[in-house]
Amino acid sequence: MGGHDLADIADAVPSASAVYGDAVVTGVSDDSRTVEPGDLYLAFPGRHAHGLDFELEALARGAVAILSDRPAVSLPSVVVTNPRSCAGPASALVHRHPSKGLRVYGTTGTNGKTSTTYLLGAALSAAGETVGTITGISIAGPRTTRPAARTTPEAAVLQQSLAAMRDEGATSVALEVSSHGLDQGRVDATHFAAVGFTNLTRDHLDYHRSMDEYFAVKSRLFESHRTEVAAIGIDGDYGRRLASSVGVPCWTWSASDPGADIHADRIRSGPTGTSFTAHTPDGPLDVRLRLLGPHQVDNALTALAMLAATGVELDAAVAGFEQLTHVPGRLERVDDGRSGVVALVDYMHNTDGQHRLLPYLRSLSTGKLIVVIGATGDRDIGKRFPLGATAAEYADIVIVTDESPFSEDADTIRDAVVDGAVAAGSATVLVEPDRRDAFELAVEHARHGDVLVVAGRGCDDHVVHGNRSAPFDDRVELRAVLENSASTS
Ligand SMILES: CC(=O)N[C@H]1[C@@H](OP(=O)(O)OP(=O)(O)OC[C@H]2O[C@@H](n3ccc(=O)[nH]c3=O)[C@H](O)[C@@H]2O)O[C@H](CO)[C@@H](O)[C@@H]1O[C@H](C)C(=O)N[C@@H](C)C(=O)N[C@H](CCC(=O)O)C(=O)O
Ligand SMILES: Nc1ncnc2c1ncn2[C@@H]1O[C@H](COP(=O)(O)OP(=O)(O)OP(=O)(O)O)[C@@H](O)[C@H]1O
Repeated sequence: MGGHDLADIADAVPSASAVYGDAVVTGVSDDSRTVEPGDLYLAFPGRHAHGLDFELEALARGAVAILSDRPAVSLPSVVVTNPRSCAGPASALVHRHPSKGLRVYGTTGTNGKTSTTYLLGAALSAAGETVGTITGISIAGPRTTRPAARTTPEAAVLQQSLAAMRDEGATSVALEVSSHGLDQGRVDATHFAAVGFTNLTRDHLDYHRSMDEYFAVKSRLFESHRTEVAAIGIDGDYGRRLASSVGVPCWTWSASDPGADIHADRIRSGPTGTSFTAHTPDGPLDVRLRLLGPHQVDNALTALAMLAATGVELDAAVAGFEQLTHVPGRLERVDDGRSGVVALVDYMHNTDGQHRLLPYLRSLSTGKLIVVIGATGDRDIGKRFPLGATAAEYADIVIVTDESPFSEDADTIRDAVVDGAVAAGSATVLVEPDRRDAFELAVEHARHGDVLVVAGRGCDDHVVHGNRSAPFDDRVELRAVLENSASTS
């Protein structure tokens, strides 16, 4: 790849005040630990450190220049007022603006981003596109896939990933856009063909100071300088507000309101999938999903509206939806169907998800509903009590266990969830801090006809206690407990 002069980069970013020295830049990194030879190292002021603290490591790994809010000591530098706001433009320039050669579909919302992104990927493939997907699970190009470190990658990683996908022949990319990503400018300088909004409910109030601020950050994705069209769900107040203020052509969707551009009826949600009729301007479409739960109707409608807005053939899109067997860790069944217990792993980690999914799971049960639940450390403390209470509102048995406490005290987190579950007053509440033992307890209580769901971590494959990270995949562990129980009974 030909390089870019530091001066050209300074011209392309906002608020550059000075350039010291020159260099030819061939890549970008915002983390000294991942710098490669020829990189521009973006040194951000952070909550815990300043990127310039790691200048020598970046130099040792081959950085040729630094962009920061002060000059570097040992490398040519671009000095800017706000380094984070430069990450997107600088990275896009160095990687030759990959989003302009791709149709990028960005989905945001509190819940359903990953599922919608998977649905978009399946639909676009069926419509003949060569597709990449970028989610909190993986960065998956047409030829190469790697695990994701974030829901939305840092700008340097995003632009490099988009460029790699373009070079692998991708024509479309479906991308999950978090509010953290928007707030930190990770998708700046990404040109979207379409953006979609699933819903907005309480979450992440450890990061955003209020729901209004959270909404304002999400709304940034819908600005006319970022996208050509928008698709917005109008079943909630925030969606209606967004749809009425957006400055680009907008397709609305609703799971019930015939006034939306696309709406659904005849929704059926059973043990093997979900079906509905989508009413579009081109006529009705019968949609069959193998994904479980009525909430997937909302996600499919978000995808459908984005696809309709960009002229994708909807019959092909719907055929693509049907090809998708599951989204990893999202109401993923882990039982083999033989024990008569339906066992699933899900990523519900807020009460909106619980209110949507638990009644459905209840409807699948001819016996009890057993919910294994916990809460993550270093995240929105105010969610814990309601998570416990809502689980107990729907379940017969709630087993409270630990997730990843990170730097927090596991007992404190667990106690808050237990307090909520007990306060609901309707379910049997059991406490088992060890996650594997909690799964055993759940399986011991499960009888033919019961539904058992392990909620909260989805397909995360590690748990983190303090500085200790250990492999733990709920799907693998629950499956092992079920198999062990079947072989000993
Ligand atoms: C709260 C938050 O979002 N923090 C982000 C923020 O961290 P920070 O300001 O604390 O950074 P810092 O640790 O002080 O370090 C300052 C700078 O030094 C750099 N550094 C640091 C150490 C080192 O050895 N070398 C090095 O270069 C860092 O890359 C950083 O640029 O800037 C860092 C990169 O610049 C991000 O990696 C970091 O994300 C952290 C890890 C994180 O956990 N973020 C989560 C909350 C997040 O973004 N989540 C959303 C999904 C939410 C959801 O929907 O569930 C996501 O999109 O993933
Ligand atoms: N449309 C929806 N409405 C309410 N809850 C949903 C919806 N879609 C998914 N969920 C719940 O949210 C969980 C996460 O789903 P998904 O990963 O698709 O969303 P997400 O927005 O990407 O979440 P995250 O950012 O936390 O990964 C699911 O396991 C399910 O419990």
